[in-house]
Amino acid sequence: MASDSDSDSGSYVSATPPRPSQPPSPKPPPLNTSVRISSRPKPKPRPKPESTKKSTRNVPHHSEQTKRSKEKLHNPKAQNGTDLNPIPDSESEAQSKPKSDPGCEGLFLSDPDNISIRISKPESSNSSSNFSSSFARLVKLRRPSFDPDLEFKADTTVPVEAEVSTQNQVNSKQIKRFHPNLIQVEAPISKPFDQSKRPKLRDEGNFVRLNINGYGRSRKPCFRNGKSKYSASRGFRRKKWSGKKSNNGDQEDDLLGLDGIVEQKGQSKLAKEVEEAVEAVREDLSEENLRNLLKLSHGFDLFREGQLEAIKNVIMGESTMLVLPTGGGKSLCYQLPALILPGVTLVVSPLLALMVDQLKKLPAVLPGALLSSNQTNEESLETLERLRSGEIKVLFVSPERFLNSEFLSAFDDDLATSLVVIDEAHCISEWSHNFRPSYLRLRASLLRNKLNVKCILAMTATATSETLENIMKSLEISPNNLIQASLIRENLQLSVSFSDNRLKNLLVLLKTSPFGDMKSIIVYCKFQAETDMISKLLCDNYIKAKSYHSGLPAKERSHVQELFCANRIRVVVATVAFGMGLDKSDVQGVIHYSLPESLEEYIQETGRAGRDGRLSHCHLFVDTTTYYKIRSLSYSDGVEEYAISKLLGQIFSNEIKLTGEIHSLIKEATARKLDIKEEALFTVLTMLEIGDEQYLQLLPQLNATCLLSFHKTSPDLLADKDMLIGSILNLSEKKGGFYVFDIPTVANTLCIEASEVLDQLKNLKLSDEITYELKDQAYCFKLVKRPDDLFALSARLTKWLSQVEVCKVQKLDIMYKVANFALRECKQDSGCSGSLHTSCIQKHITEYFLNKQMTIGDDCMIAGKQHSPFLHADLKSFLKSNSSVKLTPRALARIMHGIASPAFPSSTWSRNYFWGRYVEIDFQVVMEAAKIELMNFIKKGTEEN
Ligand SMILES: Nc1ncnc2c1ncn2[C@@H]1O[C@H](COP(=O)(O)OP(=O)(O)OP(=O)(O)O)[C@@H](O)[C@H]1O
Repeated sequence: MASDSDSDSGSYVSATPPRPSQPPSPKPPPLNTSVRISSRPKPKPRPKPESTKKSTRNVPHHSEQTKRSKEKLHNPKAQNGTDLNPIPDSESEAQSKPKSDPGCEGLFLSDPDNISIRISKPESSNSSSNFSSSFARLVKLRRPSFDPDLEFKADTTVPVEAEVSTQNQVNSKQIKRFHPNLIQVEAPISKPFDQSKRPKLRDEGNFVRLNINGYGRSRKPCFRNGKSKYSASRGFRRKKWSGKKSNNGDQEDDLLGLDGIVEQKGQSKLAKEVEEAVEAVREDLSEENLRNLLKLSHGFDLFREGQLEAIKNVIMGESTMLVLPTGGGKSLCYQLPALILPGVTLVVSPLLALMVDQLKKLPAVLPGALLSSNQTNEESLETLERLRSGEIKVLFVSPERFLNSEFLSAFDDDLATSLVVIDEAHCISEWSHNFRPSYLRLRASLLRNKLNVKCILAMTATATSETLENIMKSLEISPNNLIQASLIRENLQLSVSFSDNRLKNLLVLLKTSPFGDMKSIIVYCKFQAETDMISKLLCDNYIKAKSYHSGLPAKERSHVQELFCANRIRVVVATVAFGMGLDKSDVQGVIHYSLPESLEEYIQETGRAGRDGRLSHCHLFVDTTTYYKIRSLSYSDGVEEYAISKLLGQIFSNEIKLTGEIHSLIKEATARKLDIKEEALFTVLTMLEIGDEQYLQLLPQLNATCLLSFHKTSPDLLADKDMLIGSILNLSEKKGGFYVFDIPTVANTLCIEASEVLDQLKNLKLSDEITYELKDQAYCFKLVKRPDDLFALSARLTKWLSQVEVCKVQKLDIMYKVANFALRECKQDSGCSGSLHTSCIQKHITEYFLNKQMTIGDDCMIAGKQHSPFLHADLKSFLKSNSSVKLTPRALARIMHGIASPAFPSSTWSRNYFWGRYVEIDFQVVMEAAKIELMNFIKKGTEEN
């Protein structure tokens, strides 16, 4: 279902391998740490915008039940991009009837004012001399008799970065590239502002300041040997204010130009003052000195809750776990130490967009850069060189970068790393809501061994005590160094309503108070197609809206974000992909059109409202259909033991030697063959590297297959001069005019790294000898050890993966339970009234995150149904008509639930009559029934034969 739901951040596998020492229980023992929780000051009331419509009605809840719209507004097929097929008639009928639950009565949204709603048909969203340098050295080293330098010459290389080599590598000579660290001056700003009234280096709050960190500045090193040397020429690279409109006629760009006038004199004076303030802090780590530095570097007067403590801890070299709410000011907690500490600060971030945002937000006195997989090797090497020279103080990297040997070797010599920051640290824990396998490798041992770093700062906005315990154990953070502020901001008003017609109810909500008066709202949906359809509907109803999801081109996404930040659109209808790194302080409302997958997600997304501390509103629509659909999708990452065994058999096959050779697993083909999602494959590989015992060493991913053709010199003549070509000719197959070969195999034959083969190919291409195309993205590894008992290992991995799956389902169930409690059980006696349930929701969130016994009974739960009279008959019928298809119980249950998988894509299988018919029956129940029917089917088949 990856195509339905958004994959930017939300859908990183939930499946992961086992940490034997960690009980998988979703309710672990309470964390024995000193947790500091404090509450925040009460919110300031938000002044009413003049332009907005006044309404005296207290929406969105009315005692009368919504009349069912005659039109079918809610089309599940259109909504999620795939079928959400009807369940068998009897069940479907039962579902579609409005519940006669007294607790829900009165919570339906109605349209008493008869607000006209325009609904158009939803559109489905288909939406040379040195070319041989390293290679020659290697070859000479390994084959002293052969000197490629003398044999032939080629042009200067721009080697392909091995971390992620893309298909159809482009000739860097032909295409003008911008260095990814070069941040273009293009963000619009909403309204004119008085530049002189604002401290020069202050963060803009709403608008990302354009800080060309390290670029456009003097190339003089600014930090060397722990001493900061601010150069007068180091300033912002900005447009000069000309008073004229920019080319695109956008006034805001010109305002940006105004912002860009930085007087060199002022900069130099400020740099000197900052330098003095830094020295003062180094001498005496007092609050006064830190506050003075804060004012000079960031323009802020006071530290926020948790910041001072975290900053002091880090400067003193104490690894720290910091939990601050979204918008709580976590970035400052590494920015200030980075100014003070002598060495480099490395920030690990899960998304490129987030890295770019964070880089932009560094204060001008703090030079930074980022490394990303879409940089060329030359660009990455240049950045690493600047890092070594002391020109860069803060470097942003992805967790995948830790697989790259060139990156790690940059830290081999005397490059001092003072601090490693793990942003979104919950991604480390498999029990978190957003686990990422590449984060699993980030352990204290790796960071200490490879980077020689002593201090680690882990930061997150949402983590349960179990997740925190997990992170702190991995990063070896003392329980005394947990700094945690309150999770939910006091200025958020939380409301819930049941809805069986969310489209209509959403329109009513957006047109009536308090949402009707707001100029900036985010509507969160589960599926990409939903966002496009809803934003169109809103526009049809005169509400300025745009959709945002990871399926949109990056340029369009950043345009939507810019428009929203500039208050030029009122509503962004988005998937989970929207919000990370968004620093818009005046978002007044967040509406959950779909149930969030966990309380963590709920907190993170509601936390995007009211970052300015003003009263803000968050509304949650609850509907059972969406709950069942999301619950069903939670099972999409699961893996069968049979598939894990086959995978291990392939990895540890006898053909694979323990001699340090490079091996590859082609992602797509392996995923399809074993019916395992690519992320789950990577999770298993990661666990084989960092689990109880190290069985393999992961290498950077690459495109393993090369299709090569010769142009100038004949293949045989070139092979005489070039041993690489000689090997390629020996190891390739001729197909359609191409020499097709496997890069790791060629690298193994020549005893070199795969990245060196790619570099060499690139050089030959530059000298017009060859052209080539790369394909088949693959995970690469070297075998370290063979497991003694493959069966036991696959059983352990499978068990652990299923525990992670269960944990994910439980998180959704808890979210649903909390919402349902508000709708059905809340006595409305502690501040809750009508649809407003701030008090009871906050109480349950606190219980959940502190791992206290939750004060909600199971009555509030409508878990998947446990029985259907037609299930077995339908399974039999499906098996009969698909007797030639190889099926496992899980694959069969997925089809019945309408969950796509690599071997059973929805493009083929959604046309099947049974696809998604049992989405409301608990997945485990369907899987058990599938097991029985498969056994019966096989038995019957053998009897007949
Ligand atoms: N002490 C402070 N005083 C005033 N503003 C501050 C302070 N610290 C941070 N801010 C501002 O608060 C905003 C949010 O900060 P930041 O982006 O670091 O939050 P965050 O905790 O990383 O949020 P998220 O979890 O959403 O990424 C920024 O505009 C920042 O400039």
